[in-house]
Amino acid sequence: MEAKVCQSAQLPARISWKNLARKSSNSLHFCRRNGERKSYLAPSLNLLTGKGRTQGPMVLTVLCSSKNVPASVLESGSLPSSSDESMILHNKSEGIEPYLNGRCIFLVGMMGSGKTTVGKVLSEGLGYSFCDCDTLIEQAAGGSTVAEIFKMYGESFFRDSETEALEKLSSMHRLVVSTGGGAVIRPINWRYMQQGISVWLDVPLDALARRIAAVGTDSRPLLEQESGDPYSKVLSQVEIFLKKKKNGF
Ligand SMILES: Nc1ncnc2c1ncn2[C@@H]1O[C@H](COP(=O)(O)OP(=O)(O)O)[C@@H](O)[C@H]1O
Ligand SMILES: O=C(O)C1=C[C@@H](OP(=O)(O)O)[C@@H](O)[C@H](O)C1
Repeated sequence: MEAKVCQSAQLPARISWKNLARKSSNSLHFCRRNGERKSYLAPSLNLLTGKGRTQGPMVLTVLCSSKNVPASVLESGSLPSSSDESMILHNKSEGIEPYLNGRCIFLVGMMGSGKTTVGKVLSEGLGYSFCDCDTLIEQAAGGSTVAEIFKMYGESFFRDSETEALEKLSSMHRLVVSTGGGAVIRPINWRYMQQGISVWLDVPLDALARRIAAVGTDSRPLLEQESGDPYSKVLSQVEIFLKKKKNGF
């Protein structure tokens, strides 16, 4: 099963079986073809389920608008032109649900790749609950924000809490989990995420920078708030993180 949605501003992104690469038993990522690199503004979501594998790949590809669509609009599904994407994602998720056997979906990807936005739409389509791993960590820390946790306790405390949260989530069912952008770094986190199906939202750097610059860096403490053009600042910082994390995906 393959679904493609291409807005006029985008080239078709055909994800074929040979573009899919297996990271581990339950994890998938795909490689963008070079020619599409510039206009391919993702997210593109591919699911290969156990059942689908015996019948050939099950691919769900949803391309979203090249504009920075506010989360509220994507979630509401009320954008008439560009985002019928959320409706298509919703509808296609319904088709995939029977193949999942209740397994959780862990969305991984860089900050700003759309894990939260896409996760909410996907969970509705699947009839799953949605869980934001960062929110779970904040609750465990008594309501402090991610930024406050970094400031008060440091990054390694945050990473330990993230691992604990993923451990808890790994024993659950029928959840779409939006992980933090750094969750892919620790191998132990992959062990937990392998209890479900992990899906990488692979979004080009310039789109990440554009999205993050548009919403600001308040909730992303790893990005230093420097003065100057927000897009360029975010772009250079996110590029460094992407290099560090690339092997994680
Ligand atoms: N597919 C998309 N197309 C355009 N903008 C998007 C898309 N997905 C998310 N966004 C926007 O990008 C920003 C970051 O999205 P978010 O879901 O918070 O990412 P993450 O959870 O991966 O950090 C939000 O402002 C959101 O509205
Ligand atoms: O990339 C990272 O290391 C992080 C990404 C953030 O999540 P998002 O990916 O939801 O922004 C959050 O977990 C924390 O600031 C660390």
